[in-house]
Amino acid sequence: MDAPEPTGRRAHGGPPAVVLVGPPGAGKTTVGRVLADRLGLAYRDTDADIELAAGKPIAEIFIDEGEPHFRDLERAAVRAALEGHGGVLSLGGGAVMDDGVRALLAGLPVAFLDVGLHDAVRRVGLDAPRPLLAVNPRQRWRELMDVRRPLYTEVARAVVATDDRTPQDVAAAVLDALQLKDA
Ligand SMILES: Nc1ncnc2c1ncn2[C@@H]1O[C@H](COP(=O)(O)OP(=O)(O)OP(=O)(O)O)[C@@H](O)[C@H]1O
Ligand SMILES: O=C(O)C1=C[C@@H](O)[C@@H](O)[C@H](O)C1
Ligand SMILES: [Mg+2]
Repeated sequence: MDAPEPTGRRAHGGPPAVVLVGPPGAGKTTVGRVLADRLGLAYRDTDADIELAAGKPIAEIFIDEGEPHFRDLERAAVRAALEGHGGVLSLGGGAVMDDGVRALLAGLPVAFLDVGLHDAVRRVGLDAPRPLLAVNPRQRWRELMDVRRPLYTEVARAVVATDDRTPQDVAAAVLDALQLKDA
C-alpha cells in the first residue's frame, strides 16, 4: 500500500490545485508527490484512499469482490476527494472510464500524464502488482490505452509527455502547462 500522507501540508475544502490522470506507469503517484512538495500542498491518491478504507490492497479487492465493486468504490472515492481537498490529487488509472467521474472533472486543472508502451511496461514491472496487467502486460496495456486515450484527453486541460523524462522534469512540465507556481 502507498505510504501515509505527510502531515503539516495545506489541505482544505474546494477543488484540487492539480488532478493527475493517466494509465498505470504514467507516474501519477510519483509525480503527484513531487508536485505536492513543490506547491507546498497535501497529496492525495484515490487508490490509497480506497485501500485505506477497505483495509487491503487493490489487488485483493479485485480478487475478493471483483472489478465492478472496485469501480463503485473508486467513483465514491473520487467524489469525496474532489469535494474535500485543495491539494494535488492522483486518480486511479481507470477512473476516467466512468461517465460520472468524467463529469466531476469538468473545468478542473487536470493533467494527463502520457507514456508510451515501452516506458510504461518497464515502469510497472518495477513495483506493486497491478491486477489488470497481471497476465500479458504489453498486450493488456495496449488494449487499455486504445479505450482510454480518448477519455484521458477529453478530461485533460494539459497533456504532458513523460517518456525519457525524470519525475522532477515531468512535474515541472505540469506546473508550466497549468500555469502554476512553486510555493
Ligand atoms: N518519469 C519517470 N521515469 C522513470 N520512472 C518513473 C517515472 N515516473 C514513475 N516512475 C516509476 O514507475 C513506477 C510506476 O510509477 P507510479 O506508481 O507513480 O505510476 P502510476 O501512474 O501512479 O500507476 P498506477 O496507475 O498503477 O497507480 C514506479 O516504480 C516509479 O518510481
Ligand atoms: O488502470 C486501472 O484500471 C487501474 C489502475 C490503478 O491505479 C488502480 O486503480 C487499479 O489497479 C486499476
Ligand atoms: Mg498510482
